[in-house]
Amino acid sequence: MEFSTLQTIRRELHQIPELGFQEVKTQQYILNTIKAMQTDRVDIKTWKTGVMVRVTGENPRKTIGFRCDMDGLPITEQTGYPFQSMHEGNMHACGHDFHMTIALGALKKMIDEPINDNIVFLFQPAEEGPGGALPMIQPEILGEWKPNVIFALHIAPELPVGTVSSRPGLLFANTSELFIDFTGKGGHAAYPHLTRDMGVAASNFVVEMQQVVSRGVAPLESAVVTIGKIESGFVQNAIAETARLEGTIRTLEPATIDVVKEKLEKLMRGFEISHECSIHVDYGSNYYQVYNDQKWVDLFAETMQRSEISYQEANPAMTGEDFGYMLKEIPGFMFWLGVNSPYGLHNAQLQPDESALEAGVQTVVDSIKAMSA
Ligand SMILES: CC(=O)N[C@@H](CCC[C@H](N)C(=O)O)C(=O)O
Repeated sequence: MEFSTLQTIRRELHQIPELGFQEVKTQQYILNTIKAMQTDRVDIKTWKTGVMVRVTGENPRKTIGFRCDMDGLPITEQTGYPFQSMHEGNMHACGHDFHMTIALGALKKMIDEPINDNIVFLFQPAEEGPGGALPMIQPEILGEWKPNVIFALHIAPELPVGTVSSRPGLLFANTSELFIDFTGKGGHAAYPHLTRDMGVAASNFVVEMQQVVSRGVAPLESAVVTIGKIESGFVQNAIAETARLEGTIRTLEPATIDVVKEKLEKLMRGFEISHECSIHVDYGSNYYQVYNDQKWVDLFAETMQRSEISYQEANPAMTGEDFGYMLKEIPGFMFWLGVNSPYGLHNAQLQPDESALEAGVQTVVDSIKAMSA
């Protein structure tokens, strides 16, 4: 695919960001694009809002999988792009528009330049939540299309274009969403002593919970607890009866998540007594760590060293990815693709450099060919 075609696809996808399992227009866009490339060797299946495409190889001995994610985030875009999101309040702020475009570019190339092995492209919904990877790889969905090896990429705003990065072992953290609901007693702003103010309880909780990591988790283990959203109250002169905190827990070890949850729950019980309220916690979706297979990362690094792309060893990151569930089941790896944006992932001004699209397609195609060799 020409750069201009990749750019058009990216921009058109960028305009229609949809949240997890609502990717209806995105699915249709992907299906239309693939149908325009249709040859006898391509089969397409859909699952919920996802798309699965198999390119049959000329003399297949195995199936190589490439997965990309499809959903956007509930963030109001502030890039000022002329092709800004048309879905008010939603944005492709995690680069999934890039991931899908690169997958489509690589798919076209693999149709035009057949290899011996089968290739399966998985366009997976709901990576940001509630998680599409685990249900998508169930035998009743994938069936005989299950890959023998699988890989995926994620854009890296802090890396220059033309650079990729990965590592054997742990690349991304274990995650759990965190939703905490406080219920007390509301009332007039002038009579606080007659109420149980959940604005105050939740605010204190956000401050106190910082000590769960600093004092509850062993210093050589790593954890993050972040509250990304706080909701409470309706009007300036009434005391809020309820409050809701929404956040996420991240750890490098799967077991540390349970330590953090136990400490948070103890803190909640204490807050119920001291603030005379009830507190309910829901852990939403939980993602397993992204753990890369040494053999496939080594092959990837060697392949990149023979190309114009520069390979760097990555550090583990506290980002999460439900691709971890695919890697738990199927050997493979994930890598970062440099896109050189001054604003990071999940930022309303994320502006990845589109010249990384061609580098992304080339990297995926070279990797598929190397895995098949
Ligand atoms: C790469 C990336 O940014 N992934 C997301 C995954 C979110 C998982 C879940 N909704 C959670 O917040 O725990 C991330 O925020 O790391």
